[in-house]
Amino acid sequence: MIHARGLTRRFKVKRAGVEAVRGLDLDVEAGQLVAFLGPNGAGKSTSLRMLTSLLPPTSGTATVAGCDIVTDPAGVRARIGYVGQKNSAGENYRVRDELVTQGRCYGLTRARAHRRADEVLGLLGLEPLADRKPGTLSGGQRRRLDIALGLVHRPDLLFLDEPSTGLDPHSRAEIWEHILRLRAEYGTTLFLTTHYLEEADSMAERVVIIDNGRIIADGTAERLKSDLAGDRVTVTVGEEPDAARAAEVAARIAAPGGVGTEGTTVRLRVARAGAALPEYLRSLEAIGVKVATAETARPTLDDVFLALTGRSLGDDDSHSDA
Ligand SMILES: Nc1ncnc2c1ncn2[C@@H]1O[C@H](COP(=O)(O)OP(=O)(O)OP(=O)(O)O)[C@@H](O)[C@H]1O
Repeated sequence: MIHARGLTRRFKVKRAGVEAVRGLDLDVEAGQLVAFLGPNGAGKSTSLRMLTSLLPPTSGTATVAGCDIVTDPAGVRARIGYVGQKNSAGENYRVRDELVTQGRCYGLTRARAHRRADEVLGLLGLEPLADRKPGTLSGGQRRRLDIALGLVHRPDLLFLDEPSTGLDPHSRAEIWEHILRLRAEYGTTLFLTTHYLEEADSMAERVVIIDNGRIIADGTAERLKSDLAGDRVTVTVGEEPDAARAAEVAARIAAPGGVGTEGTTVRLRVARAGAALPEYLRSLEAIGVKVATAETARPTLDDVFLALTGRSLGDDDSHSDA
């Protein structure tokens, strides 16, 4: 559904050049749900804009839904839906009319545009709001309308740029319910960016992480976490000198560079906490270090990013709940 090779985009800012996307290689098969993650400025939107044919690449090639993004942008646009970060509906017409107008823009006949408007209203649970004006909708309802607008022409592939950002947890869950339904019932391929790492982790079957314009990780969330981050073990000991001794022991069982201490707390990254913790506790007991508390945690996608870059995706304000 998406095949990109060496996709690159440079921008000129004053005299300097910014390489926003550097040699993106990507293959997405039909029916996949892919979450595209990365810190602010990583190149997500620029990639999306190139793949949706809104921005020409500086170099590289891509076909999207079978059409070349450079030589057949109209073909791409007819076959994909794109839901950007900003609201797409106007304020003057009612919800159903907005959808009909959108369908007409895509070349549907009047009758077909009406039929499709009713179908997407049903699909996104918007029927009770069909006669309201977009300006009177809540944030979550408005976002569902944006998605409905992206679906009127029945695309096989839908790009969503941060579909749940800024919504309350209930509305976010609702948006996801509809996204997952779309995929289950229609097999729509979904390619979305999100700042909410736990959403990407639990909902997407594939996670692609971009940093500084390059893809640095690509796989299932489980795979990335176990291959790249490992479990976390946190142990607190009675006194600070014991923490230093506990850290020395930890260095023997942890992943390279995977030990940190802070006061009386020692943190380790290990492949499997279930096996590593009992061994660690036995070793500490053998050298007379008294352990006050011991906890284990599965890694997050942020741990994956941290392991790969030494930075946290959460360092960025806009990723506050990541
Ligand atoms: N039109 C432009 N002119 C100049 N530089 C640009 C332009 N668009 C993007 N950039 C730069 O390209 C880089 C990538 O930006 P992009 O918007 O693709 O990142 P992003 O990952 O989508 O970030 P965010 O999460 O903040 O939306 C940034 O350094 C940005 O400043």
